[in-house]
Formats: sequence, structure tokens, C-alpha cells
Amino acid sequence: MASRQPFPPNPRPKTSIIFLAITISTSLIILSAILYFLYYLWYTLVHRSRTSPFDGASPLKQLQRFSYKELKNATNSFSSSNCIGKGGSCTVFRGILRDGKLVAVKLLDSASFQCEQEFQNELKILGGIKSCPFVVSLLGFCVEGEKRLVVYEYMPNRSLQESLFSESDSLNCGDTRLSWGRRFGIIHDVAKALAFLHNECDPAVIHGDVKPSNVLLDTEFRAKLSDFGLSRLKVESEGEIGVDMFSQDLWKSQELSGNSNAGVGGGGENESTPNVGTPVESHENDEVDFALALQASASSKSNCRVYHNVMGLAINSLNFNFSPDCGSENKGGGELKGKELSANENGGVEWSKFVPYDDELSSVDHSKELNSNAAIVGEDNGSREDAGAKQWGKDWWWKQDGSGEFCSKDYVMEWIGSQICHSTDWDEEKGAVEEKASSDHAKHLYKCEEVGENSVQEPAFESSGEGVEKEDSKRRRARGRKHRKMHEWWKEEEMDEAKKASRLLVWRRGRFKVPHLRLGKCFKFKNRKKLRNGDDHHHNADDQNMEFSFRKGWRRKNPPRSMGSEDLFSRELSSTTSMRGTLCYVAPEYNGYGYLMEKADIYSLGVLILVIISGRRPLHVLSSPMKLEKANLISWCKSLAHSGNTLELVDQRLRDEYSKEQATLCINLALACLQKMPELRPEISDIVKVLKGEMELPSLPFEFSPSPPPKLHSRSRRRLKSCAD
Ligand SMILES: Nc1ncnc2c1ncn2[C@@H]1O[C@H](COP(=O)(O)OP(=O)(O)OP(=O)(O)O)[C@@H](O)[C@H]1O
Repeated sequence: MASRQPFPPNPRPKTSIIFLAITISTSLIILSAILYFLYYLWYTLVHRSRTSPFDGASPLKQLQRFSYKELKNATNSFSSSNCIGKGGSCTVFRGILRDGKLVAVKLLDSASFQCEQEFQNELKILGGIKSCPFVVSLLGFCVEGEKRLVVYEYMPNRSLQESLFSESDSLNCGDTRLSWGRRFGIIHDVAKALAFLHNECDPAVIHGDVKPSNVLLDTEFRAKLSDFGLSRLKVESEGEIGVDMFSQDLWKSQELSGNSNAGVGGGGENESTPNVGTPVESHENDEVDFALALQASASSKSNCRVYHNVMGLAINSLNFNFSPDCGSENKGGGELKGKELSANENGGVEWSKFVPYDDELSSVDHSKELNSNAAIVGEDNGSREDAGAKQWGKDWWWKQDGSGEFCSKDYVMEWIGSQICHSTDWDEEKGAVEEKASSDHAKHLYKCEEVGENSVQEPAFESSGEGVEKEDSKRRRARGRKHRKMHEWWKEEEMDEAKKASRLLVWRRGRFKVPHLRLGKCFKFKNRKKLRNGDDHHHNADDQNMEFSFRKGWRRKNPPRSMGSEDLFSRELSSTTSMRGTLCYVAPEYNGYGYLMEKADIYSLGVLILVIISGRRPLHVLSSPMKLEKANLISWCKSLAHSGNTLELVDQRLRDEYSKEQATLCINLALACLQKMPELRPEISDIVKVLKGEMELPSLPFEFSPSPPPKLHSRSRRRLKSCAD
């Protein structure tokens, strides 16, 4: 019997074990890879920046990235005791880092598109420039989920705004901490900061929001410029040949600047109109600051101007029920009143174009005329005939109440409310104006002449009803002739200036990169969302107008009413920021569409200098009738310059402890910076030289000179000569 061979050992179990092991380990590897990938995905999603500001080449790599926890610990959980300031969309806390370093931590309001923009702008621009002793240092940032924080060097004396205006703070209780020397030093420092940004940075940086709350003070009260949320890089775009922006835009801006300015101030009020316009009871305080007014006024003045000459505006301003061209509808007295008044208010700019710099002809004559017109119109009884209505009206108009005394506060509040155009109104006006302007652009320059005084006056007088005596109309015609001459003079002057400027400078379109415009989709998205929410303010708005709705300044800063003596207007409006600048500080030519020039910073510097010297906000009304003339700082200063008495502007808290020479220099410098033609404003390098005493300040522009413009003289002389002949 054959013995059974045992089965040969089966190799399969071994193979299957190996196979199993390989499979398991491969699966494990794949699984862990998947898990790792998922984790990575989750981590990136959670920690991503919504629109990442951090690319490989970004200088931000050099900035410290803090964790939220770290900053929370540093600020003691963002305790209110560490709160050192509040901006339009952020709160700033003092903090101590682990290494003992004192820092300022800016916590941005969460999840706002605008905050995101400003956050990125700040990091890109401030994080990208080399360090400068006159620009606040950015130390780091934190991005975690929706949280956005920026860490700066701590500036112990906080902002100039607080030093100048804080009533409660010991900084300003009549003490001398902001002595003349310090003020002069601050002016100098800010000028140097701008010189650094404009001339030493490549590409140049336009700050775009120079104002006291963005000037921070160190222990020695030396100033550093901060807040680059609205800054722009000056970038030359490829393939762009120089476009004479001036030749293209000058007239447009002269004619339509109201529209453009509306973008800055008047046109984008949609969201906040109710807030801003709502009269706020702050009767305890006899001060009302209404920074909004200046800007809001700019929104409408030129809309009207395209169709009217200044006489028409002046008359209409008194006849609140008539406005044939300014807006397509008659919106009722209040609104029209605001618009018409605005046409005159700002000034200086519009009024002086037509009746410039000649007190004898413009100031006195107009005030009389207005008074007489007011009498005809029958508004406000005889109060307007009061001599008190005289010449501040050239730059700034005031209504008087029936008692014959100025009732500034009520009026200002009423006026602010009425000044605000709804965007749709503004769009209509803008559309109308642009249509008109494009079809008949050149004619507008001669509008005053073509229309003539009487034709413009007529509607106002017609609407004023009967009772206009022949004698009055004769007088008016005589005045009309006089003004017509002034118009001619102005036109010639303006033409000269424009030609000169357009020869001098060729600005390039598209020269500036406007970071936030890249994110237009978000605007649209937000706009749609707003519409869904029933906010139809922007119903017909185009993209540009959508932008206006994101101006954070129109939001109330919290807490709006619990400010006690910090009246609404002082705090809220004077530090109100738009997407493109701050009311009262923003240059008049800046249309908000991206052409932010260095000269816009120079204009803001001019306002800032006056604010520092006077210790007043740019718009500041006291209820005392005596002080009303000083409400508009810029107009007041121009007026003082006319009368050769600029030192009256100097802050009384300084008593006589200041250098008259330096103060005069600074005021004259400010006036040079405030010239309406950007090209005529000095370069920042020259400003620094002037402040250092290395260069003479060029003689005051004739518009601010105490003596009448030489051209006028020569014309008068010519006229006299021809008469004599
Ligand atoms: N580095 C800092 N050191 C000390 N205080 C600071 C610092 N940065 C800001 N602050 C304080 O916080 C306040 C608010 O600052 P921020 O620049 O955000 O706001 P703002 O300029 O007033 O407002 P807006 O956002 O409307 O321009 C400043 O006015 C200042 O008092």
C-alpha cells in the first residue's frame, strides 16, 4: 500500500497574508492621505483670508502674524479699560505683548466688506513701505476666520483729534500741552510724512485721508501719520499715453464738479441720509459741528450751476420753492432750499468764480441784493435785510430767524437734513447734467452771458409774485450789468488758468490703482442683497453709485446719542470718513472715481494746518451770533486773508505764546494748499522746505491776497483810460 504523501505545503496563505498586509497598509496610507488632505482643506478654509492679501511676494511675510488668542490676552480680552479709540469701522485697544511691548491693536468690525478692503489696503500699503519716523509702524496682523486685527506701535498721546478737541481729557483743558512749538512741530512732521509718501515711496503713496484723527502723537508730541485704509498707490498703467486730464476734466469739473463731489459727499448718502439728516437734540451743548454740510453742499452746487449763473442760485436760494433745473422734480421747499443754499455755501469755490475777490462788487452788492430779493420773496420777513447778513454769504450763507438774530444751530440742523440728496435724485441730476454737458459742453462756459442776468432772475422773481416795483428791477438790471462784467472777467481769468494748467501738466488716466475696485463683484452682490432687503435706494444706481453706498462714514458711530456733551456733529461728522476721504478734508476736485492725486493730500494738509493753528474743526458753529462768521474755517481764513488779519485765526488758548512769524507762514502755506486748482497748490517738497525756512513761500495767490487781483486793476485802468479817451 502506497503510503500517502503528505500535502505539499500550500504557499497561498503566506501570499494572502502578504497581500492582505500590503492592501491594509496601502489603504491606511490612502486613508491618511485623504484625511490629511481633508484636514488641510478644512484648515485652509477656516484660516483663509476671504480675499487673501498675502501673495508670495508680499512684504507682509516680514510682518508678524499674531493669533487672535495672543492679541486677546494682550488686551485683557479687549476690555473697555484698554479701549483707546474708535474709528468708523474699528475699535483700537492698548495691549501688552508677551515680550512686554506696548502696542495698539485695531479690531475691525467683523464681516464688513469695507473693513476687509481697508484691512487689506492698510496691510499692503503700510506693510509695504519702508519705515519712516513720520509714519506709524505696522507691527503685525491677525486673520482668523472673520476676525481682522492690525497691530501698530503704540502712540501714547493718541491722536491729534483728541489733543485738539477732547473736552474731558486733560490733554486739552486749557493747558499748554499742545503749545505752539508742538503744533508747529506736528505740521512739520505731517508735511514730512507726506513728502516721504509722495517722493520716497516707489510707487508713490497717496494717503487720501489726512485729518487730525489720523495724526498720532508720541510721548514728545511728535506726529506720525496713520490709517492707510483709503490710501492709493500711484501706479502708471502700461500702454496709457498721457491724457490731458486737465483739458478733459477741468471744465467738466468746473461745470460738473458738483456731481463729482457728490460722489464724495453728496451723492452717496443713501444709507445714512436719515441718520445724518435727523435733527439730534443736543441742546445742552451750545456748539454744533456739522462737517457734513460742506461736503454735502458740494453735491448740488454745480448741478445747478450748469444751468444757472450764480445770481440765479442766489435768488433761488431765497426762493425755496423754485428750482427749475436742479433736479427734475420740485422736491419741496426744504430740499430745494438745501440744494440752492449749497450752491452758494461752499463757497467760495462757486461764488468766487463768478464774482471773485472783489469785495466792493461782490460782497456788499450781493448781500444787498439778496436782502432786497428776500424782501421781495417775502421769506423770513425783513430779517434778511439785516446788515448781519453781510458778507459771510459769499462763502457761507446763513438764514436768520424772524427775531433778526442768527439761529445757527436750528438752521444748521435743518440745513444738514435738507442738504442730503437721495442718490436717485442725484443720479437724475447727474444724468441730466451730464447729458446737457456732453451735448452742449462748450456753451456752458458762456451760459451766464447767453442767458443773461435777467433771464435767470426772472423765474425767481416771477415766482416771488407781484409787487416788484419798477425801481427795483432797474436797480437789479444795473447790478446785473455790473455782475456781467465780473463774469466776463472771471471767465477770462478762469480760461487763462485752465490753459496754463493744461499746458503745465499732463495727467494720465488710469494712473492709479484703486485696489477696492477689483472687488466690484462684491459691491454688486451687496447691492443685490440690499435690494432684496427692501432697500431700494440704489434701484437705478450704476456701479459707481453702488460704491457710494459703502461709505462707512454714513453709518453712525456707536454710541450715537450717549455722547453727552460730545454732540453728534462734533464727534460723528467731523471724523466721518467716506470711502474716499473725509468730509471737509477731501479736496474739491477729487471726484471719487480713482484719480486721487498728491495734490488732494496737499489740500487736506491745508485744512489740517488751519485746524491745528486755530484749534477748531473745519466746520464749527457756535450759537453766538458773533461767532457765526467763523463757522467755516476755510472761508473765515480766506476772509481774514482778504483783510490782512490772518492771525486772528490763531487758537485763543495759546494766548500770545506763539510765534507770529511762524503762524503767518503756516496760514499762508495753508491758503496756498487750499487753492481750488490742484496744480497751483505747492509740491510737498516745497512745503517742507518752506517750513524748514529753506525756501521763501511764494506770494499768496491773488485769490487770498488782501489787494485786488492785478488783472482787475489793469482792466479797470484800461477801462478808465478808454473812458478818458
Ligand atoms: N497706534 C495708535 N496708538 C494710539 N492710539 C491709536 C493708535 N491708532 C489709533 N489710535 C486711536 O484710535 C482712534 C481711532 O483710530 P482710527 O485710525 O481707526 O480711526 P479714525 O481715523 O478716527 O476713524 P476712521 O476709521 O473714520 O478714519 C484714533 O483716533 C486714536 O485715538
